[in-house]
Amino acid sequence: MIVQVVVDVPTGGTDRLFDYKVPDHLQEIIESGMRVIVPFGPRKVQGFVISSTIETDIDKLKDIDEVLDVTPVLTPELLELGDWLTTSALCFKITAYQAMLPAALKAKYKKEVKLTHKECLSQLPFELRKWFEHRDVVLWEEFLGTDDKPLIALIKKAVTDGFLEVIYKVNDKVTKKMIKVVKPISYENLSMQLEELDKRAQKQKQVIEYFLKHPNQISVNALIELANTTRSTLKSLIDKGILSEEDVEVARDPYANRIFKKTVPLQLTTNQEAVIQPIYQSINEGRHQTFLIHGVTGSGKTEVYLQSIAKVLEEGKEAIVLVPEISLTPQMVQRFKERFGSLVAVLHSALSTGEKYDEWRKIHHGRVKVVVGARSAIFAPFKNIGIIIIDEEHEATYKQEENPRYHARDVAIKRANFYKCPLILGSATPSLETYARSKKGVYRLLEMLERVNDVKLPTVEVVDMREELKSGNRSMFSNALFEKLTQRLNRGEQSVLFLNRRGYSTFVMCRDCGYVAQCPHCDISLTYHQTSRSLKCHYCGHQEKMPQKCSSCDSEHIRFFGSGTQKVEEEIAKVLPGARVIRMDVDTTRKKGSHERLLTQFGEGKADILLGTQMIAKGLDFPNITLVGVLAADSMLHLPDFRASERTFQLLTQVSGRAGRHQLPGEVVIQTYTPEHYSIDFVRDHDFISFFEKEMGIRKLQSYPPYYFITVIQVSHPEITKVIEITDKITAFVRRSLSEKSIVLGPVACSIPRIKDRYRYQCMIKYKNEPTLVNILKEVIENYKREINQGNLQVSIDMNPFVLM
Ligand SMILES: Nc1ncnc2c1ncn2[C@@H]1O[C@H](COP(=O)(O)OP(=O)(O)OP(=O)(O)O)[C@@H](O)[C@H]1O
Ligand SMILES: [Zn+2]
Ligand SMILES: [Zn+2]
Repeated sequence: MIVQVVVDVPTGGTDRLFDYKVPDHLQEIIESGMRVIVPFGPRKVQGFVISSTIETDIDKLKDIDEVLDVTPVLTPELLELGDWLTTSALCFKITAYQAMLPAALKAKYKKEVKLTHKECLSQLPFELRKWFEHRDVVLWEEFLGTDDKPLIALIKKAVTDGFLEVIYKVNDKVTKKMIKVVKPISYENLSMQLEELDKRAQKQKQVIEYFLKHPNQISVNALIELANTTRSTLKSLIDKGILSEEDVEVARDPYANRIFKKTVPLQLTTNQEAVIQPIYQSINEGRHQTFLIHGVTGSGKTEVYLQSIAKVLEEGKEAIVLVPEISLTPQMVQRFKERFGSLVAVLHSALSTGEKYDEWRKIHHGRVKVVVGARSAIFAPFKNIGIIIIDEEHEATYKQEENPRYHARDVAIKRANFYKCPLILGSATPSLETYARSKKGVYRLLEMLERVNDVKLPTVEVVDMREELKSGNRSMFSNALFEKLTQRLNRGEQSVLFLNRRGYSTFVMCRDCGYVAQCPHCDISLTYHQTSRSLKCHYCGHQEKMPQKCSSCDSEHIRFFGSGTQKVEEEIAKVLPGARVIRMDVDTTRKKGSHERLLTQFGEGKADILLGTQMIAKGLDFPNITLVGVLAADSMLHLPDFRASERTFQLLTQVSGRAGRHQLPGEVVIQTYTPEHYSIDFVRDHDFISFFEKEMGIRKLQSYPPYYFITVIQVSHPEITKVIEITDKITAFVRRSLSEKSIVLGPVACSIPRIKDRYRYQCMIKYKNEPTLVNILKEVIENYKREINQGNLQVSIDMNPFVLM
């Protein structure tokens, strides 16, 4: 037997199938979709078996070295999907397949063969039984060490029968997660020890008082937060023999120790009922259809998702739910876990390699039926998908900005088509592309334009900050916002303050000469980080000390500017001294679990104001939030991206949607320097349709999506003359090769013209119908293959760019 293998050597020349011979002892085992080790030139590399044949026209074939799997990791459907990805996302085959698998399967990890259950021992064939007589786990290598090759075939059979399991030992440091916990050495002595402490040791007393109220061990980090204390205080108490500290292991399943209260399906509202019927119908008829649920914030979309999934599970099928990384909040996950319990796997980037692998394995083995996850969960290896749901379908995170540059929506359509099942796109602010398609009837539009239970959408007030300044208010809060915040504090209601960080980070500027600290390797300003008092480049990681003097004019008046969340927090402390604030941004949520902890605290009413960036814009559903304040609505409006207005409208609508979702009515204050801009103006009336029409007019005028498709070719090189020369040639070639109806722009410098000392130029193609485009682009890559492989030149092609930089 001969198999065709895609090898893990991602270069142009190797992006094809290679033939290998299958040695006798592997003939019975090998299947398409398995990973193998094959000799490739002088090396041994990993590869995927794609297909098999009996004939070949090559006379001297090398043997497959080893099989890495006993059951395929890629199903025939996924193999085909990968093939499709290589053209639709213009990537190498190996890159496509690897994108579908958890990282644990990419590297070579040790494998173990494990007895599924003690009682399975007697079921094993004699040859295998002796291996497991005295232990449950045998290293794969031990089997390979014997000459007894047929063993592997026996293992494979036992795995198929469910008696054995093959598991990868992922040796990442986080496999076993350890945390430090502290507890009093003796609870009985605590009160006495409190008495004995020096009067001045207030901080230490506070900790002991905490333990008197909560007599349990607690993680050091949580204690520092909850008892408002420091590491050094704890250390003193440990040194005095009052507390003890130890390392304990925490479970790898982030939700393992949580008990989820089972929820039952809610009685659907008339609107929800009207929306779910066509979905049920598509499920019943086993017919693929893409639906767009355009549902305002709080209209009950999630309940529609849950009941659609329930229906699919009844049919014995599986469900994939995609949510944007940022809103993969504990609250969101909880709603699925509460309804479907342990049938749910969760996949997101915050999991360690080991945890991701664990979740993937549950899906692969069919132990779960629902996966809730970020973008890459779209590749979940289910074999009988009954529904795919993409929540907040307009979110840019569904587009992967590195190879393979796929959009999860396109992959979803492809898979839903294969499984003949419905795909549901949901959003309060659908992307222009999707809404346009639903208006043309390509997708079926389902509307939920009112909130559940007659709850009203919040009233929105837009405040012109220029006027505020004119009238002498120099604070970052307008009078209106300040007044409403005070009101909330008096009434004991909660507020959300939103600060868009993108395009609005803190930079360092000289007040005398206007010099802005720049990264020496990238054409972008450095960002100030308070905690380390340093300047950092977000593109290349370059870091330097906060300068004392301006490097341009020597002035000492060099300060950081821009209003980061920390600065807002300080301002609140000044003007609303009584307010309790929880700040949520990249700095306060870096540690795992802190996101969840902060939200829980806010939900329990432990703070009056939740202050944060993008990560608080969506998904939050807290009854006591009655005010949302947007501090600087325009910060995203002026980014050099044709989707800037659309993003602004979407984001403002989403944050506004956090207010007044239950009994109490909500209010929103949007502060801006451009109140007349339509993307801010239409938020006032929650008027998506008018926004859509206005924005479509502009896109048409400028030949942008959804009227045109765009493809961007970006070229980078350490020498600027080279970059310009090559981009120029590419642009000319593309222009020559395409029809006259297409628009080819360039060469122009990218909006960040230099990153990591590489100059960047681009060519943009706008087109409606160019069947040969993929081939033309492949030719471009082929032409420069040699220079690309040598490493100086990079050419990246994005056939549907989402973030233009
Ligand atoms: N049929 C129903 N009966 C009673 N309450 C409901 C029903 N459907 C949804 N709700 C409640 O209404 C609130 C809003 O619903 P949900 O969060 O599902 O809306 P959503 O459209 O997903 O919102 P968003 O897009 O803003 O996240 C929730 O508190 C939910 O529990
Ligand atoms: Zn200066
Ligand atoms: Zn840099």
